[in-house]
Amino acid sequence: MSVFGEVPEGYRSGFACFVGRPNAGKSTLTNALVGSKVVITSSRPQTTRTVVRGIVHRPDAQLVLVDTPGLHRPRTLLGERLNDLVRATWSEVDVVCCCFPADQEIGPGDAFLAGEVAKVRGTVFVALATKTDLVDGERLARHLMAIDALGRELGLDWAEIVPVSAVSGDQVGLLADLLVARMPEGPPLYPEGDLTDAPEEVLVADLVREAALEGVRDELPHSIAVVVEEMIPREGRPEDRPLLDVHASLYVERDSQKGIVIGHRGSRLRDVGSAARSQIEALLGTPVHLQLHVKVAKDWQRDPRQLRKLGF
Ligand SMILES: Nc1nc2c(ncn2[C@@H]2O[C@H](COP(=O)(O)OP(=O)(O)OP(=O)(O)O)[C@@H](O)[C@H]2O)c(=O)[nH]1
Repeated sequence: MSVFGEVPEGYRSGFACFVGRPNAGKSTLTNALVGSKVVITSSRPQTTRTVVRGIVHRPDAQLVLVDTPGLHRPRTLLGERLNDLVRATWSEVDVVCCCFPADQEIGPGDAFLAGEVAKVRGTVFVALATKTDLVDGERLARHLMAIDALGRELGLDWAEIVPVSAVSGDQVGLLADLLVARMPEGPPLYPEGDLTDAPEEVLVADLVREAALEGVRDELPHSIAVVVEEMIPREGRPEDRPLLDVHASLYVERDSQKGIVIGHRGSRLRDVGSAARSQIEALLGTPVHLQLHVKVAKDWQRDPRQLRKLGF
């Protein structure tokens, strides 16, 4: 008996993570496996800055998915810290899944990442051909062969090579089965019902950041950070009509960026607020009053003190 009650015979539990260049489809696949929106996706690369776990609960297994930021050649302190975080994660999980989007040729970026992965010992490596809905069978076949060849070249012994589409759902179930089969036997690691162990503040901050990036991708590539200052239930509300007050700060790096985020007479910030609010309400299942403040934190990506304050 564990704290979770009787564990069925042969129950498996463990960790897997997705590795791949930005936009490879890692977050979307995590969502597809978990079946709920817990990881933030965006058509903008490198939005996943925090390690967020999605948890797949099954009668026979529990699969904890760790979604790491993309590894890249570090130019800032933030970049270096992220890379350390990524490497540490790889060595701690049971399976590392390398994602190679099927609609793109395997390039130097993929080879760099796979080369870094190949240095990790004692972990099972699975290759995924993601976004298969975007290509025909012939192109997919060539892609699978290229993945196989890359593995040979780097001495990476792929335990499986799995084509999958998070958008059409094709092979998502099979992927879950294959990953579960690679997990060690053991009791559940998290209580049932948990979809992620990221604190609610982190998820809420991610939703606000996603909304704030929408439409200003070209002007503000990676310059917005969000901190949730407080989340408190409004006092004096009837029990059947609760309201959660959420105060969040949006940090930009320069005054000029502040104007972009706020927009003409605050029109843009209002749109960001209402988009984020409905997402937060869906996530938390309660009506929300969202207050956003835009602040300037000069060069926060390069300043250790600011980075700590912003949660990095
Ligand atoms: N057609 C199609 N598009 C996909 C699929 N999976 C992801 N995408 C799209 O590809 C883009 C990137 O997906 P993400 O899941 O955010 O990619 P990621 O690898 O997590 O990206 P980073 O967080 O930047 O590292 C998004 O616009 C997704 O909608 C898929 O299976 N099929």
